[in-house]
Amino acid sequence: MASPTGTDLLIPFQEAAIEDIQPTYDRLRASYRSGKTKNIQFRLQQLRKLYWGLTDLESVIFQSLWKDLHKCHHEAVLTEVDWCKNEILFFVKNLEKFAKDQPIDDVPATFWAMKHRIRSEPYGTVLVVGAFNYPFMLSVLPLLGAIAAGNTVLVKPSEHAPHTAMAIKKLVECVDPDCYAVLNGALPVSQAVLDLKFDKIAFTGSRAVGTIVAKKAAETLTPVLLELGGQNPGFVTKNADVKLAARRLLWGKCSNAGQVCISQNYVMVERSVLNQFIAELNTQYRIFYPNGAQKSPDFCRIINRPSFDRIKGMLDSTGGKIVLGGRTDADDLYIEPTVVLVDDINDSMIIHESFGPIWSVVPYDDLDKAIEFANQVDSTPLSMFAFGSDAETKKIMDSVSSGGATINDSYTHASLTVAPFGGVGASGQGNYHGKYSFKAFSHERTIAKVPAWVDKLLRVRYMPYQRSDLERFRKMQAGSVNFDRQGNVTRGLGYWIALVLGLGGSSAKGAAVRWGILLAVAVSLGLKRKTLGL
Ligand SMILES: NC(=O)C1=CN([C@@H]2O[C@H](COP(=O)(O)OP(=O)(O)OC[C@H]3O[C@@H](n4cnc5c(N)ncnc54)[C@H](O)[C@@H]3O)[C@@H](O)[C@H]2O)C=CC1
Ligand SMILES: CC1=C(/C=C/C(C)=C/C=C/C(C)=C/C=C/C=C(C)/C=C/C=C(C)/C=C/C=C(\C)C(=O)O)C(C)(C)CCC1
Repeated sequence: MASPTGTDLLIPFQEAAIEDIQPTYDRLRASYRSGKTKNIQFRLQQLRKLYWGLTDLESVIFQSLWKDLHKCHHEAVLTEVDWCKNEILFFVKNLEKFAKDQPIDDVPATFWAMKHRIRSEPYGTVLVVGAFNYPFMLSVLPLLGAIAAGNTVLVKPSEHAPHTAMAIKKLVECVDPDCYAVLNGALPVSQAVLDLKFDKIAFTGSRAVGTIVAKKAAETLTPVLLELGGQNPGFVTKNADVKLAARRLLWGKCSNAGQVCISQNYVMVERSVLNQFIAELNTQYRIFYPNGAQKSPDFCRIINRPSFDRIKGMLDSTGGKIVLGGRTDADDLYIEPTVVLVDDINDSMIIHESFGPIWSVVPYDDLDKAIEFANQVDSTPLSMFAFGSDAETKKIMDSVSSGGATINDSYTHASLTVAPFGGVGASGQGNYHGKYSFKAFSHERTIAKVPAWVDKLLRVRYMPYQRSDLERFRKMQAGSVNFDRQGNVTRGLGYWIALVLGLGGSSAKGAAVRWGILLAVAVSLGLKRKTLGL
């Protein structure tokens, strides 16, 4: 479908008045205290309304994304609008199940009567702060999780995508205004909002601002979900399918013009396949964009001039050699998909997060050294990509940490929307998406209900303490110890009995299968003997 080049539906950006912030917050707080959002049917109704609100606003959202980022209809559908619609449908289908009290595993027999269970309760009033690159999805997905979990929610979308920010404001008008609100604005609004006390903050953005948010949250011991960035590495060994690696990694940096927190910042390529890899990148580029990326309707623009200057600055200061692309056009905020051959760990292309369509290729001869390089650049990136043999990709996975990782592709691990998404260390804390969003915005409250009659069993806890009670209780509680002082597993009589009864293995499932087979063989042998008249 053609991209929505029209502008008739765009909503002009309107900054929230600072004096409106406190009353908005007070309204959300009061609604939470009223208990309204604790009702599951209320939450479901809000989510269903959002589905239709979103459907009705699709054209506004598409035009806004085009205007803000030159984001084409195809990418807007896949990575913004449909993602959110599917998340709503997922919650509509599963919310009642998620919200039910959950049993606790492995409760000792002594506690069976006390009915322990886990109740997922909303935190209260939640703040969601979004980034500019997927300006719709990154503000709306956390909003959906927070609504599903029963919170009241204040959303502060990125002001750098102003039209999309206004589309989100319009969208949220279709749900209860006492429970959910959007405040748009730049730094003064962000700061005024952060001065308020929330019960959880979900922040997506840079490490620098994430640190400010985390510090501010720490002042009031507010829990945070931090979705930050990082310098994500890729690895291509000589045993990789080099053509496939080039195609997939190039895609990762062309989609959304590489303004993707989980795309690669640099790729370590084994020297013997370096030339082939670079040649394949050039071939694939011509296939993706036969007339060049600037003429393609599928290629995004850089969000704004400061970002353009920052990315171009990385290219201007590199000591490396451009092996793909390199053209820029400030008036059009266009940066061509560009690959730079680099061998210095202190190069501008390595030390900064590119967050654009530029990345570097670093040749290596020894995989151990490549792994060391990656760990030195960023020991906890948001994502990582490994192309090579099974043994090589295992070694890379075992030696380089990351929020998520994909073997043999670009960021496919994050395209599965029911999987947890989040960083590790400096790339973030906590995770969300699908069921994990519900968990991210819920407090897991352990509840016990203790019948009067168990007081007899509880005798051990009451004064005056009696040694005999304590000894009986210790015996009842005691688990079996199957290890010695050196930490080695010991095999007692129980183990050998289980092994014999389990027909050579101690797992109950395996034993059941083996007994089943044995019985089937015995029965069929019996039938055979009968047929033969023996
Ligand atoms: N882990 C993830 O899911 C994602 C991480 N990112 C990371 O975000 C960065 C790019 O996004 P940007 O929008 O430029 O990030 P940013 O950190 O500049 O802004 C993010 C949000 O924080 C607000 N903000 C800015 N300064 C603030 C302050 N002093 N106090 C309170 N709020 C403030 C902005 O208005 C915006 O809504 C990259 O580093 C990228 O890796 C981007 C998208 C997803
Ligand atoms: C349909 C049939 C089959 C199966 C087909 C399959 C498995 C297709 C899979 C398609 C995929 C994985 C498409 C993925 C597209 C992803 C896109 C466009 C972009 C994702 C962007 C993301 C995740 C960005 C996130 C960015 C973030 C969080 C950020 O920076 O802020 C069979 C099985 C072959 C059978 C026939 C039918």
